[in-house]
Amino acid sequence: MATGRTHRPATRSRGIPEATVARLPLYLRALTALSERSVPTVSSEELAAAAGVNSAKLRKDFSYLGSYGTRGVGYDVEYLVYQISRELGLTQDWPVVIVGIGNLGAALANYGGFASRGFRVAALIDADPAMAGKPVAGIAVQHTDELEKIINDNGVSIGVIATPAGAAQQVCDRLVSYGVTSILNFAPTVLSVPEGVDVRKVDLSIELQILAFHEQRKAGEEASSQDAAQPVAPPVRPAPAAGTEDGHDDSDRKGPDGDVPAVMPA
Ligand SMILES: NC(=O)c1ccc[n+]([C@@H]2O[C@H](COP(=O)([O-])OP(=O)(O)OC[C@H]3O[C@@H](n4cnc5c(N)ncnc54)[C@H](O)[C@@H]3O)[C@@H](O)[C@H]2O)c1
Repeated sequence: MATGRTHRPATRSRGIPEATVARLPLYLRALTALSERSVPTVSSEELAAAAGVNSAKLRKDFSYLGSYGTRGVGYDVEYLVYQISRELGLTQDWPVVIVGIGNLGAALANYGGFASRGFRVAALIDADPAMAGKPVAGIAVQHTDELEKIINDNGVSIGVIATPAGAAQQVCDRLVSYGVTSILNFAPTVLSVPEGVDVRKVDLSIELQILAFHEQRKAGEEASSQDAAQPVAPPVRPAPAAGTEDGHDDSDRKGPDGDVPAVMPA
C-alpha cells in the first residue's frame, strides 16, 4: 500500500508549483488508464513512462501532494487518482458555458471527455438569433442575451470561448462581468482580463507551427549528415540564367521530393 495518505490542509495546494500543476493531468490520464485495467499499484518509473515525464520529476511532484509511494510496491493507483483529482478540484462538478457554437463550439459540445472529467456543459451560447433553440449535443443553444442569467443560475465559473477572434474580447468581458473567473480561449487572440481571472489558450495552429519548425530542423540535420557522410563533387551549377537577381536560376533549389521549398535548409 502506498504511504503518504495523510490528509494535508487544503491551503497547502497553493504551494504547488505551476509546472507541477500542469503535469498533474498527465499523471491522472495515465493513472485512469491503469485504473480501468484494474492495475492496483504502479512504480514511479512505470507511471513516469506512461505519463511521458521523468521519474525524478514525478517523485518530486508527488511529494507536493504528500504522496511518497512504498519502496518495492510503488503507488496505490486508486488512491493517487483520488488524490490528484482532489488536488485539481475534480471531485466537484464544474458547470461550464461554451460561447460560439459554430464548427468548433459544436465539436466541443459533442466531446464526451468534459462530462467524464467532471465538467458539465451548463449552456451553449451563440449571438446568432437563428441558432437559438437549435439542439447541439442534445442541448438547446441559447442566445447571448441569456448569458448573465445562465451564469448566475448555474454558478458558472468557467467559460469556453469559441467565437471568431474579433468577438472574443467582448465575450470575455461579458463573461468576467457576470462572474466567470476562468476562461478557456480557442479564439486566436490575446485576451486582457482583470487580476484574479485565469485564461488558458488552446491553439492547434501554434502547435502545428512548432512541429513544422522541428520538422524543418530535422530535415536540415538529415541533409547535413548525408552531406558529411558522402563526400561529393562540388554541385554543378547551371549556367547563370538571365533575369534572376544574382544571375542564378532557382530551378536547382528543389526539396527532397522535387518541390521548391519556401526556405531551403541551410
Ligand atoms: N484553438 C484552436 O485550435 C482552433 C481550432 C479551430 C478554430 N479555432 C477558432 O475558434 C473560433 C471558432 O471557429 P469556428 O470554425 O467554429 O467558427 P464558426 O464561424 O463556425 O463559429 C463561430 C460562432 O461564433 C458565433 N459568434 C460570433 N460572435 C459571437 C458573439 N459575440 N457571441 C457569441 N457567439 C458569437 C457565430 O454566430 C458562430 O456560430 C475561431 O476563432 C477560430 O479561429 C481555434
